Amino acid sequence: MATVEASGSDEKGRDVETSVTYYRLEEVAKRNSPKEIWLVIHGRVYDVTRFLNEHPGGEEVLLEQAGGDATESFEDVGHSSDAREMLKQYYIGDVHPNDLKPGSDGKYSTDKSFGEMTFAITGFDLFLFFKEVRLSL
Ligand code: HEM
Repeated sequence: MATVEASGSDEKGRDVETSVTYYRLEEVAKRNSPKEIWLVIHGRVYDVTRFLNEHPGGEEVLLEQAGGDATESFEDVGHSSDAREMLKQYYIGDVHPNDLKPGSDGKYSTDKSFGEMTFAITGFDLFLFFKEVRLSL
C-alpha cells in the first residue's frame, strides 16, 4: 500500500489537495473472506465488507469475486446508475500502476479484465466481420 499526495490549483486558481492510496493486487487478494471483502472494478479498489448483507444481488456473488477483479461480472449485470453511484461509498484506493496494463480501449485495467475485454472485443469484431461477409454474398 502506498499513499501519494498531490496539491495544486484548479482552473479557477483555488487550492486543491488530493491523495490516492495504491494497493497491489496481492494485497487485494488477501481480502477474500466474509470477514473482509475487497473487489477491483475498473482499476479501483472497493471494500465491500459492510455492503455484503445489503447488496440487492445477494452476498453470494460478491463472495465469488472476493479479492479479485469483478469488473466483468459487475458490467455483465448491467448495474443501474444508482449502483454505480453507490460504489463511491466503498472506494478505498486504486490498483497500483505496476499491476495495470493498457487495454485496446486506452483504459488501464488489471491483467484479468484486460484479457477478458480483449477477447470480448475480438469476438464481437469477428461477429461483425462474418455478418458483413454474409451480407455481401
Ligand atoms: C460494490 C459493488 C456493487 C454494488 C455497489 C452493487 C449494487 C447493486 C445494486 C444497487 C443492485 C440493484 C439493481 C441496480 O440498481 O442495478 C444490484 C443488483 C445486482 N448485483 Fe450488484 N453491486 C455490486 C457488485 C456486484 C458484483 C461484483 C456482482 C457480481 C456478479 C453483482 C451482481 C448483482 C446481481 C446478480 C444483481 C441482481 C440483478 C437483478 O436481480 O436484476 N453486483 N447490485
